[in-house]
Amino acid sequence: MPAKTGKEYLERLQKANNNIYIHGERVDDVTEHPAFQGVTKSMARLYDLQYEKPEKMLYTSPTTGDKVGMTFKIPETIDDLIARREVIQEWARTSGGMMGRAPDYMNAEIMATGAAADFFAEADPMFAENSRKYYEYARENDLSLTHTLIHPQVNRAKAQAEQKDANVALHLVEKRSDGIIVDGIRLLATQGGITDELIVFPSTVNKSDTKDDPYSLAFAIPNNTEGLKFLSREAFDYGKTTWDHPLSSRFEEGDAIVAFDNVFVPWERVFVCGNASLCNRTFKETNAVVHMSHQVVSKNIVKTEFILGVALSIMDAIGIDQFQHVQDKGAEIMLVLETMRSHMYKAEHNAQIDKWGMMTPDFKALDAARNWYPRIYPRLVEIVRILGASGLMGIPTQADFQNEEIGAILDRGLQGKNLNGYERVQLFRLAWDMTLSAFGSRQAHYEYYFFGDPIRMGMTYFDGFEKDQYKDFVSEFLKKDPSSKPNFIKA
Ligand SMILES: Cc1cc2nc3c(=O)[nH]c(=O)nc-3n(C[C@H](O)[C@H](O)[C@H](O)COP(=O)(O)OP(=O)(O)OC[C@H]3O[C@@H](n4cnc5c(N)ncnc54)[C@H](O)[C@@H]3O)c2cc1C
Repeated sequence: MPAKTGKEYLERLQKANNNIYIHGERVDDVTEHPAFQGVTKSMARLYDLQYEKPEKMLYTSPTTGDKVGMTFKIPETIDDLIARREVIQEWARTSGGMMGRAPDYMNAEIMATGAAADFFAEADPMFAENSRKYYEYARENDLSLTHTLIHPQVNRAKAQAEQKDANVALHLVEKRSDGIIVDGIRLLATQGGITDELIVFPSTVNKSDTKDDPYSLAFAIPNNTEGLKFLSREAFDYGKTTWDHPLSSRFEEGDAIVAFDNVFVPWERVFVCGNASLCNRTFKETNAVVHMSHQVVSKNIVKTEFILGVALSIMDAIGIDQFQHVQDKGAEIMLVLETMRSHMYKAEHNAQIDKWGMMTPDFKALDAARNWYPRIYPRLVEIVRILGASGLMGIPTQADFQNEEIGAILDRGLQGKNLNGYERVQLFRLAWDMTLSAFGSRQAHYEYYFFGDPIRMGMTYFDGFEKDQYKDFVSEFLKKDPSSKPNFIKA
């Protein structure tokens, strides 16, 4: 089947009728529900874009000859990596990088674990076959996916098996001849319920030992599987116009707790079954983390371009661009942008074929970028806030401008250096939705926790960094000190 259109994406969701709950009610039609209609339209727009720019967005399937999504393509050359990035960035531009779960993110994960399917054979050759076939199935059906990786926050000081109720977290209940039964809770699925299927994978950061084998699972199921429920948090799309809430009205993806009530997973959909050691190594050894990082850094370059554009537009709008500290803040964002671009350049141009046959970017460059962005993103938000000042609160709605009594007063009173009041408030509403609204605050939280807890990511980074050469550098320098040693030090 060729890559899907936006219409097909929406029709599949209607037909699937996934079990999603929000604001205390079950959602009838996710494509019409006020909490999800904005984001599902935006997702549909991404799928339509595949047919507006087919040379860029699609490629020919090696098995069926159909035109399928480019971000499913297993890269074999550096040009393939660049082509993947160009699609990622094309999609990211539609939201200014404000949609974390555009389809390319999960496509990268499934592409890499499919290409590295032999990794899963360590426990049983069947699992390798499952992973390979699932990748092909996802590619040929242009599946939209989300994933859930984290156990509930009951007591982080204990392993899952040692929790006071050891059955809260998703765990293996039974192995049957035709599949497995799983039960419990997983966190936190962004776009939970508004995709075709759900991937359950291990955490990219947290490691478990063998006592947590029953919690150590990797599998994929359709979102309308019996016993599966998505319990979505309160929506930050308040049903306002795109003018009033330019981002939250379109790109509010939702985050859902995922509840499994004795869910059956057929063997052909299982990749890891009760094996903490394999789960601990899945992302690293398959190189899925590298390809996911390539997607994330590509997206975050676009996001930084968008933030820079907003900051520069604010400077122009209220005539602050000649002030030294304002220029310095603009420069800070520019430095982030150029640094991220340099990481990407190094990652792509130092790419090498890995042991699975995939052209794989230089992880050193991407790892540094993915560890750094969560730390720097709050500063980007702060800069927009500092530049916007009261302008981020003096933001009447479109309805206020349309009111005959007050519209003209607002248009005159809120004019900028180069914009009328209506235009200036439209820009400042975008800046507010990017930084201060519920949607904007979530963006900061999302970026911080995106790849896992940045503190533990930092610890892993520190552990893995080759340190001896730097210590040797210093000790050599000290050894060469030309001054004479005190007598009590033996030569
Ligand atoms: C907006 C948003 C969207 C998300 N979307 C998804 C998604 O789509 N799919 C998905 O799977 N996950 C998603 N997540 C979850 C994300 O992966 C986690 O937030 C992240 O891995 C951190 O885990 P946690 O939230 O359970 O924090 P915890 O592990 O509970 O940490 C809480 C605090 O305790 C500290 N802490 C806990 N344990 C330790 C330890 N052992 N050592 C040191 N410090 C510790 C942490 O540093 C942190 O400050 C999302 C999260 C957010 C905020």
